[in-house]
Amino acid sequence: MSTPRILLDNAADKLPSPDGIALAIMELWQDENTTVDQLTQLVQADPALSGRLLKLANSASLGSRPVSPINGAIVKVGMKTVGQLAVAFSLIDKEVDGQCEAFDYQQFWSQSLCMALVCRGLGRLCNLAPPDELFSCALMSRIGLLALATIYPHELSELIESTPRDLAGAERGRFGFDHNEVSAEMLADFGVPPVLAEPARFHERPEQSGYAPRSRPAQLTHLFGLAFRLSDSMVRAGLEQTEKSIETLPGPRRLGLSTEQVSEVLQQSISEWQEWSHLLDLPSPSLQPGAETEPETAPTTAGPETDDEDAHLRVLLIGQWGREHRLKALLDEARGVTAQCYSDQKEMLRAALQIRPQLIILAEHEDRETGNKLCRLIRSTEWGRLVYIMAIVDKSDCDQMAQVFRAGVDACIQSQIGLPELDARMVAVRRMLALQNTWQKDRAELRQIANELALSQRRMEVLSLTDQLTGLPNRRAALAAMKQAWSMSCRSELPMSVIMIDIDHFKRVNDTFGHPVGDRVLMEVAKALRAEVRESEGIYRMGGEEFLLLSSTGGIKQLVIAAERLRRRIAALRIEVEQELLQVTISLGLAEREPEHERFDAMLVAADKALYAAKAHGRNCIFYHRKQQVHHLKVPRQP
Ligand SMILES: Nc1nc2c(ncn2[C@@H]2O[C@H](COP(=O)(O)OP(=O)(O)OP(=O)(O)O)[C@@H](O)[C@H]2O)c(=O)[nH]1
Repeated sequence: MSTPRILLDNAADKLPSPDGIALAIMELWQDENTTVDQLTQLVQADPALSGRLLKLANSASLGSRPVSPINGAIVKVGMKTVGQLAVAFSLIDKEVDGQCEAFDYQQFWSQSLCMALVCRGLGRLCNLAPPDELFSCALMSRIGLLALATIYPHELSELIESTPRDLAGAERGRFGFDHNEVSAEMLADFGVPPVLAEPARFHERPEQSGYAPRSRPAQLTHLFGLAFRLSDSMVRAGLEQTEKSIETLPGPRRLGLSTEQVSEVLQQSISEWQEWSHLLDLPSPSLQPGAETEPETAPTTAGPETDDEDAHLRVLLIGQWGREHRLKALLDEARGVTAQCYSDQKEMLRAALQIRPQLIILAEHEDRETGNKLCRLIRSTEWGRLVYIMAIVDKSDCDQMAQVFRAGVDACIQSQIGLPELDARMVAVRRMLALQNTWQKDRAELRQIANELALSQRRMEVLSLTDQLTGLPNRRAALAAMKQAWSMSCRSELPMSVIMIDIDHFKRVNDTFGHPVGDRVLMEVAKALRAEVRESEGIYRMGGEEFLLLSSTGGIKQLVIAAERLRRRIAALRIEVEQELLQVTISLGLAEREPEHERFDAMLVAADKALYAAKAHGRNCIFYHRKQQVHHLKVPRQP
């Protein structure tokens, strides 16, 4: 079952990239034929990214001559890094002060970065994929968590507070999917090849991936898993503890790496991690043992949105300084206005990102086209789409007026404007902003309704796959899981097997004690079976008093012990009924995928035959089917 499409769309939609710039850059970045000019064009539409990109290009780590043009910076930093930066920055910009209260955005990004750097470092030793690709996939491999924090802020907050240790499990219970599934599907949506997107699904528990042990997907999953464990430990416990824990992690052994090699990668990643954290305005990771990363308060200079006509207006005034003194003085006098003035466009854009102005006034430029260009640039960004823009023009010049309106200006004023008119115009601005605000709230509400609908649809899907009496996944779910496991097993040539389990003489329970007691027995047996299965196995109620265990990674040989464990567990179960202790037994039939089985149904028929043989043999025993024959499994019985 995959994450509902609308949730992926809504999450991607809300990923804070100015006018989808991050995704557009990623698209370009994946195309080999992309030129620096194409990328430059996109980057330049995002002032924050441009500024930060330049900062990186000119930082000490890249050395040599400083660059100033964006295209020079892109050449210096490398097109791939620009793509990575675009995604990382754009996600941070808006999410840093998101609404999911229990979700630590700062720590999330700090850990994602650390994971990306460690993954790239380890990747250089393992040679599993180009290190830069490993970097960006690891950076985004927990993006599903950010998406859930964005689309279900309140629900996720509750889950983080109530079940911090098994968040994914709690999410599955609440939403029907977990953040790891969402991450993998979002990565696939971004166009990341499956071999690099799928590790996101299993990086928290690589042993559950079901991939053939030495296959490339399994190795990649272990690589992401190790990078995750190390980065998680780094943000929570610091370097010293993390280094000590390397020996206890299974990842290095699975990847053929020594403790020393992993430790070296960790050391190398740390200085880069600190540098990047600085660049991204994240709190500098602490290297002290046991020290948790202190979240810094996000710079939220923007005030609440204008709701009423008296609310305070944040105004930016841009022009060739000196000539606008009069206007600035008037704005200072106007009611409820805070105006800041800039003569430098870059400075103004930087300030705009910080304070999110509601009104921008463009002064007269000697060269009118410069003002128009600036207006078009503002309109091309996410925040700039909704800003109210006024231009100071000579109203007798009709051509000029037409040009400024075409560039995206909302209203024109004369340089000789007086206070009464300015005040009155502010009323109009406030009215427009209030309308916009209502519209945005309505949109957010609609989006929320769509998310809720998708969730309830998902819950219905989950219900349709769940047995109501026992809470186990039902026959439909079993068939779907078997189909999936079957194709994976055929591809990987790994064995897969099933156990058919049937309660013995169950009819007698019903006949003697009544149906409600029969139901209780079914529930108790289901509970005991569920408690016995491993994480890599699934247990299903197929109907009536019949259950199925599916192992997608092991054959009969591996299942024999599990089968005997289940048999004993149920035989030892005592269910209190009318002051009596009721005891039941089960019969079990095993089968595995064999070359003559064309489909998984054939394997099920084989398991059924084995079960039938177990019943015929006297029940409370195990039979298996192999090479068209049934065999009694003789396990030394315990009393
Ligand atoms: N209480 C209860 N009984 C059920 C449910 N579903 C099926 N049954 C009963 O399960 C019993 C199955 O009986 P049989 O198929 O004859 O099998 P059995 O008595 O277990 O005998 P063997 O399988 O041969 O050991 C029937 O009496 C069904 O009515 C259920 O959800 N609740």
